[in-house]
Amino acid sequence: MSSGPRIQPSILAADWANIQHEVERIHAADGVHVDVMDNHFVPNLTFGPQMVEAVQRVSPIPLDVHLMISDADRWAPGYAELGVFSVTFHAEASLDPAALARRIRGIGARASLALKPGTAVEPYLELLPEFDQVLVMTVEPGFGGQSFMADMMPKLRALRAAAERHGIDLWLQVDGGIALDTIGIAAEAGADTFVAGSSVYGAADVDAAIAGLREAASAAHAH
Ligand SMILES: O=C(CO)[C@@H](O)[C@H](O)COP(=O)(O)O
Repeated sequence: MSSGPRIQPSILAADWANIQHEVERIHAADGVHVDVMDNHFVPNLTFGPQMVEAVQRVSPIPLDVHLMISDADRWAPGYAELGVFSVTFHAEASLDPAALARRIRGIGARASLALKPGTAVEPYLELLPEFDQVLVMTVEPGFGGQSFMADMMPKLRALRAAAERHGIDLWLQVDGGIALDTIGIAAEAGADTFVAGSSVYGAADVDAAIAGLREAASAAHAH
């Protein structure tokens, strides 16, 4: 994946009857974001490891798996074992987030911690060296097509400052309501990795949508 702003379309907004075509047509993206929901941690249900394995088999770009599930300690290592690029679990879903991150890294995937809008960032700042990425949710997890929550930006700033303090290359990912009019706000606050569902798969030209998002994020970084 590139070191500039990274764009990861979310297949939650894709046509699931044609999933191979849907991952192949976003070849200009840096990765594909795969939302796993269990109708327990969030009030929606998507799919599990079998489907992720199938997507992994046909995808020309790396898989960024976002687990919106309870009991991540039990399930997350199995997703890492599929050979995906990155596994994200929510802070509340693990009894020991640092230990789970070490297991995920030990298997060979990047370890990523997700923070819901109501989850404070402060308790996790000292754990950051255990992680490769933090996902700051800019909507309540569970559904695509919601409005971007600009009031999450202080979390990104706190994470960016803490990563610099630790001297680590921590990717800061945002997810929810990312579109041409919001991506710059998140980039200015320190995000470098952007999940976009409806603004990519809902576009008439997905390549142009991905390029536009990348350009808008780069322009904001330059300020
Ligand atoms: O994790 C989620 C929703 O819980 C996201 O990945 C959504 O799929 C983003 O969709 P848009 O807000 O970009 O439409």
